[in-house]
Amino acid sequence: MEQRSTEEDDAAVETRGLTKRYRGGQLAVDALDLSVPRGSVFGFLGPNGSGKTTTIRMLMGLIEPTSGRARLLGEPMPRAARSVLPRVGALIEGPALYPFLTGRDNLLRYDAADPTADPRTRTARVAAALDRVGLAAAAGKRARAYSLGMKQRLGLAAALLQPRELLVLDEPTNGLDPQGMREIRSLVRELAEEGTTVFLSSHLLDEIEQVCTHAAVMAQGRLIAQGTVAELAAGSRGRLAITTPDPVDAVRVLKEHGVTDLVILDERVSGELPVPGPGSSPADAPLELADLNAALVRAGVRVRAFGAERASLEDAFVALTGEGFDVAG
Ligand SMILES: Nc1ncnc2c1ncn2[C@@H]1O[C@H](COP(=O)(O)OP(=O)(O)OP(=O)(O)O)[C@@H](O)[C@H]1O
Repeated sequence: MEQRSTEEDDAAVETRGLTKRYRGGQLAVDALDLSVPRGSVFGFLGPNGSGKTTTIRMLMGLIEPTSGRARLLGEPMPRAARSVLPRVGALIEGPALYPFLTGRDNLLRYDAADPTADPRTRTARVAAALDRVGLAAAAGKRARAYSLGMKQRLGLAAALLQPRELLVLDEPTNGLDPQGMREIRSLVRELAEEGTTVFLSSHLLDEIEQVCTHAAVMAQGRLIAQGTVAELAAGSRGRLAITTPDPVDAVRVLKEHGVTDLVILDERVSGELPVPGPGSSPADAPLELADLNAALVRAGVRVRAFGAERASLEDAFVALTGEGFDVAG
């Protein structure tokens, strides 16, 4: 369809069947179809070892895919690397720094290595980048004295020396304290407001929920789901919890109405709500709960408390992968 191909051209990152099998035989990325809309803050989510870094390295042309293809800003990678990469800022697996140089001198060197960077405005550009990532005060320190978080910031400053259409950040808040994490998140939001597409990998679900508009979930090299963060969370079932002196009857009635994974703990019964069927509107959800409550009452189950927890991205992830988030892939 014509509209589909326009969407693909518009994507900031698009992969089809992207696959990487390492020499040892490890299938790190398995037929990945990723579509990152321009202007989005796209969270690339998955436990350690799920293939995120391998994917990013293929996107940036650092390693060759075994099969499949990848496009960055509409251009094929790695073929168009020379023309595309100047429009892309990246922070991958910790920045390469000269430890004996100061933060500022590191950035001056980065900038000098860029043939398109005007030397006359170099000092101002470096000062602005340092300021942007909150490193202005520490700019005169040698990089070897930087904490992991400060090194991350310096890497980010290097990625921000030039205006970028796309930023690719591999675990950008790794090693940062909570305050540093907040600062990087607000920087990401700011960049997105200016129109930069941000693709960031993370194993932190709440981080993705806080900054991302879209997300993809990886597990064991495979893409399990992608969409807007709201869609992903809505696709998961919330959990229902009721308090009743008749837990056994309650379980029977709830089971009949499609509630699964029922657990009785004294007078508390909890279970997974059924996923709303295709075509049902979000407005159906409260109705369904009211129906469930009515069914319990009709069956003579005395209900003291009745409530459903809002589904979060974490629920979605657990439902999708059947495992907790910090389990290795
Ligand atoms: N150079 C390599 N050679 C062989 N296997 C590799 C190589 N790099 C990664 N792998 C394997 O490929 C799989 C995916 O690793 P990858 O680093 O892409 O995952 P990840 O999701 O980025 O995890 P992490 O967050 O731990 O970096 C893992 O099983 C890993 O052991």
